Amino acid sequence: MREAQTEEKRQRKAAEVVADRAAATAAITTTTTTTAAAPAEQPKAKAATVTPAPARVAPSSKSVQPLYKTVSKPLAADAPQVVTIYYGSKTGTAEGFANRLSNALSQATTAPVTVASLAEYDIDKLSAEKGIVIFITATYEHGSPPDNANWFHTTLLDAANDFRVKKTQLANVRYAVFGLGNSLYRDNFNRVAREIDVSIAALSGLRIVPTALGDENVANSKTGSLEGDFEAWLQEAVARIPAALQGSAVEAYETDGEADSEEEDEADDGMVDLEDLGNALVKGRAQRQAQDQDARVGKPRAMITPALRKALTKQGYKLIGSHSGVKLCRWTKSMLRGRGGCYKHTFYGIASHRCMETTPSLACANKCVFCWRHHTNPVGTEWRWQMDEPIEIVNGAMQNHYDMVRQFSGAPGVMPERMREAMEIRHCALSLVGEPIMYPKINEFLDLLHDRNISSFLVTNAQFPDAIANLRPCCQLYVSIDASNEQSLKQIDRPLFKDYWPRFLECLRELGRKGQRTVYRLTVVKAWNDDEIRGYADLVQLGEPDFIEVKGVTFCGTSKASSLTMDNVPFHEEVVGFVQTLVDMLPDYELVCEHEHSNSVLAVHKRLFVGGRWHTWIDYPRFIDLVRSGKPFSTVDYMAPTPEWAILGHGARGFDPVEVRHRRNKPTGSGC
Ligand SMILES: Cc1cc2nc3c(=O)[nH]c(=O)nc-3n(C[C@H](O)[C@H](O)[C@H](O)COP(=O)(O)O)c2cc1C
Ligand code: SF4
Repeated sequence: MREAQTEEKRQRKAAEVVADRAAATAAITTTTTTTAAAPAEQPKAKAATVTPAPARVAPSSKSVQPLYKTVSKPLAADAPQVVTIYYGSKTGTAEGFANRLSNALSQATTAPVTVASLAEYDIDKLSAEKGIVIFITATYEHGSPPDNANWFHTTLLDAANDFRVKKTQLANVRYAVFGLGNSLYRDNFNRVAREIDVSIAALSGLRIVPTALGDENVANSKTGSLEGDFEAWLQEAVARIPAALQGSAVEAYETDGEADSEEEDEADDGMVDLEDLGNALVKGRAQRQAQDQDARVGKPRAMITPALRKALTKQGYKLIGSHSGVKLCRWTKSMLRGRGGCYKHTFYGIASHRCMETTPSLACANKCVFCWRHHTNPVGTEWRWQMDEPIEIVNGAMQNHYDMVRQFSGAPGVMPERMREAMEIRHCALSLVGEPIMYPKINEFLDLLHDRNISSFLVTNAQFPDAIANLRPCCQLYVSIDASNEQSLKQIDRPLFKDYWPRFLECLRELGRKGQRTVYRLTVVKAWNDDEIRGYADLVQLGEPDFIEVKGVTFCGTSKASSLTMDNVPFHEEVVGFVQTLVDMLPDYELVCEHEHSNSVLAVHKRLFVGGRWHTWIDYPRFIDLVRSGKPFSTVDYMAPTPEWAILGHGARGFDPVEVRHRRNKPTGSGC
């Protein structure tokens, strides 16, 4: 009880931090214009005005407080006196503004001033900047950047949200931002400029001119026009930039929220919330009030609380409704650029660039130690939240997925042909985070996917045997097998159910009763579960899956919730050795495929060795036909031959030879 109260208090505090921070950032938007919420209030303002002067909404009490503080920070000794103005533009307005600023600055200072498109720019180039950098950018559909700013925007936001990137990465950068937008787009008003601004600040960049958001909605624009807003900001920039170039110190302008960030960071894992900074202005307080009201009248709560929204968004999730999420997988991006697919491409022939990774339930009944979501997901043993309709989730997930793919289209190396294909999703991996079969309408959800010719790969944590029994055919059904005995399962999965072990075993038995493709997914955590091979072999005999997928655990940085270290990550050869020992105990299985790139190995039941060939791949159209037929069918009815390059022992080591491999310094997750 006491624990619950403390948790509730902690969550309330976290929610307040989000709201306050959002309000601080709201200050940016009100510096030169009104807020995104303004259009809703327009009619009232207009009704009170006799002459049709541009209606403007009075700033909130927050926005009239000092918005930026001046802080002095010494310049690096080698800081060159140059200014580069980058523009993100589709129809030329931002480019025109950039040229105007360049002319004005050239008259105000002797420093060289250059204007450049953002097209070739990215976070690495920004990190290397020593002079002053200015960003003038528009925002487009659904808050997306213009094409030429796409790559920069993506790499910057990725870096700001990646806990592996140092928060001081841009400490040498002196910058300023002007946004072009239209407040009629409400939440998405100047979204790109806002995100660029807070992302650079989050990585310790020094803002040398207060950020301004120009508004082409004359009713809200502070000066009455976008041009006027820019002109006002230009004057301020021209007044401040020469001093910033010459002095031994610069005057940086920080929002109140940023100035307080050290304290907040401690309470908040040092992460900066970008999405909320943009959105909560309009939504935060209203959402909490609505939830309080719901609680009072006994309505179930939304699974995604404001604090959870914040945490998930900063991990790159797009949230749908009140309990679902979608994310663009790194392998989807990789395959769009011809740089290789995930291990499911190698093992089962999925086209990674046409794959959507999503979940209809962010909640789960475990708190696994290697959960790479850092334990931000809600937990529960049964559905006790509000419930969204499957059609809303499927449509929302697809829409968000397509938006993310479109946003990625500006990345260097994206292949036009792959891009075209990606705009028709063919696979859905229901394995993002949480437990998809907790969602009471999972069967309808699967039907909707299959109706759209999308195959389904569903992963469950083996705690809901009834849900497995009731599940209609899906293309491939997985259970995660994280340990081979009761004690280790408790330590590794930290299940909520007291009877977690009987539930786990019953799930495996249920899996054995399914007709379609089934998979055990094992994650090898060195020194934790890699010495339990006999136990795993016994579990295999219980469910007799078609496949046993084994991958080495991926280390995703330290987290308060997990004691996993790099020492727990096995080498690929160690994973192969583990699976070899396992199949030596299982006469019906053989080690068949590997994807060395992501440290994954596949053992296969001999029923898939037909006509002298392994058939681990899937005939996807056939699967869809079989589902639609409504008749019973089984694994062998929609299997397809495995290509030579995917077979263990081939020199490709599971890397499709039509792709070009790029080695990364960062850890390579195996994917979902
Ligand atoms: C199709 C379309 C979508 C837009 N979407 C947004 C938006 O979501 N948010 C926003 O603030 N402005 C939006 N705008 C307004 C543009 O940002 C604005 O027109 C800007 O001045 C265009 O600059 P550019 O000419 O440099 O491309 C949109 C404009 C168009 C034409
Ligand atoms: S890792 Fe998962 S989500 Fe990503 S492409 Fe492969 S199957 Fe799809």
